[in-house]
Amino acid sequence: MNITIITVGKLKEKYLKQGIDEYMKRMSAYAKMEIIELPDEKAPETLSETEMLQIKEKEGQRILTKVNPDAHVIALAIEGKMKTSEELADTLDKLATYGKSKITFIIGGSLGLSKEVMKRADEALSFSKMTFPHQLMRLILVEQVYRAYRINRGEPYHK
Ligand SMILES: C[S@@+](CC[C@H](N)C(=O)[O-])C[C@H]1O[C@@H](n2cnc3c(N)ncnc32)[C@H](O)[C@@H]1O
Repeated sequence: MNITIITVGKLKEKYLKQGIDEYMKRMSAYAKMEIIELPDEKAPETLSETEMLQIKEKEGQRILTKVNPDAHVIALAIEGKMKTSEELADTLDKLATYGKSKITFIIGGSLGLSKEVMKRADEALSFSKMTFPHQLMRLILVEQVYRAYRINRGEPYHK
């Protein structure tokens, strides 16, 4: 299975980079995983609704150019569906069973994801009602995908 994570905005924090690298290394035993990091739109502190929409749309267009037409797309969104780790594992397992070999997760920038990206998404996944910074979200996602693979293989994992 090929897992792609598309993200908007730079990963700046060294401690997060180290954590992500560690899980990417562990994931290599199970699936091919790549991260596509796209630049965010520069934005002033205060923005009008229209300006916010324009920025999200620009970032969204950039995201959509990187989405493979055959990919099953999972957009990360606070208002998406919450799942347990076992349910996420089951989703990935079923997709593999149905022959979906490309899974793309999308993490938005500081303003979130555009309507067009949400329309392209096959599902929206929420990690809670809380807002996480996109850099931290990346680490949480790679750990949960790794956990999902361990669950599906019946391998031990710290509860
Ligand atoms: C800083 S957040 C954006 C917050 C923005 N106000 C919004 O409502 O989407 C950056 C990205 O991280 C992801 N994210 C943050 N918290 C999340 C959560 N609890 N569940 C799922 N995704 C989350 C989303 O992809 C979001 O676009």
